[in-house]
Amino acid sequence: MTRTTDVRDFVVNQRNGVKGLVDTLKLTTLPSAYIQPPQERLTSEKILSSSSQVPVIDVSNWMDPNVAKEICDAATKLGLFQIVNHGIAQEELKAVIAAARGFFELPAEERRRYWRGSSVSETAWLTTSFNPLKESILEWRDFLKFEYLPQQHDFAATWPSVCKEQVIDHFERIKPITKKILDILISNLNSTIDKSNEETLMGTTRMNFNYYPECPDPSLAVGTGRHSDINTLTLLLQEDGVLSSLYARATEDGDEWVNVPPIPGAIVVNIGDVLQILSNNRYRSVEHCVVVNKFCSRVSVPVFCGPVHDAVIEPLPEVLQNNEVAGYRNIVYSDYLKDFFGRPHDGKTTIESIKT
Ligand SMILES: O=C(O)CCC(=O)C(=O)O
Ligand SMILES: [Fe+2]
Repeated sequence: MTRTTDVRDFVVNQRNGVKGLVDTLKLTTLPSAYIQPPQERLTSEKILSSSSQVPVIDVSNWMDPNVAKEICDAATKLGLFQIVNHGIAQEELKAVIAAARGFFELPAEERRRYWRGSSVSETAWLTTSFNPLKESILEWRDFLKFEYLPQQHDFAATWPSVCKEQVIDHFERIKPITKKILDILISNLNSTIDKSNEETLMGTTRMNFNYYPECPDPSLAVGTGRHSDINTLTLLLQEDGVLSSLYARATEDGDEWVNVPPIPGAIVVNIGDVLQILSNNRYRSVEHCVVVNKFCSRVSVPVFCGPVHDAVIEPLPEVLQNNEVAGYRNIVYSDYLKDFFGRPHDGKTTIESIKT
């Protein structure tokens, strides 16, 4: 099975995922279906040597004005920061990561029951890469996505039992932290979270279990390609350890990247496109990507907080008060999603497409 079409067929159509590929074949070279063009590879000369540029913010006292200032500064400059002392115990975070590993360690036929399009669950589905039907080159990743619908009775009834409890617990623990960060960011725009914008800021919550298997040639592959998140705010768990996997674009125009190092007990927070639009560019939706490793697999668990599908996304009236020109045209969020999911990961193409 070396031909590109055979690999694709096995991974995508036969619903084995890249984990299934790695488990089935003893790969010594990277299949051509995964060889990225040079401009998509994160080579060492693009990586800034110091990771000190990713702020680590102690949020033990949310009422401290310095905490608010640090969060708003980080959202303005890099668009990404880490929080520590957020109140979720390290063992609880570890249990979420272990649950994600637990799912991917299930037998292939068990995992396959959740494959997108024929999943046994309406609110959880598994797929590979990002959007395999639209991609000429695949990403070295499988992911299981969960949709959190607490108002719907039994929304989690069909979730895999190996991780169900941990996923529900994590959704519930992350929610108040997301709300606190959003409160700070929105109040800094002289606005407040209220009935008029709540469904835009935090109307939906989803979670991914991302799984990146060990890869025979990481220099030619990507785990997750360059993209900005298209939601409001993402709170992500990385696995503790030595892997330097997640990178953020240091400045908007340059091709320099900073590593986001795993810190035990920390949560990575990044700004998504919706906050960049609502703030009329005061906050930066940061482009990021993930590299893979030859010897170790990796899991990550982002929680995406974002708008309901029919929300209209546009700069907040408070930020346009002094005759400021809106940098974006209005768009219904479902149209925004359609654009993003209609193409491979491609940096910030979607937000750029609605600039005025
Ligand atoms: O795996 C990671 O660290 C990041 C994944 C990511 O960017 C995403 O799922 O949107
Ligand atoms: Fe992301």
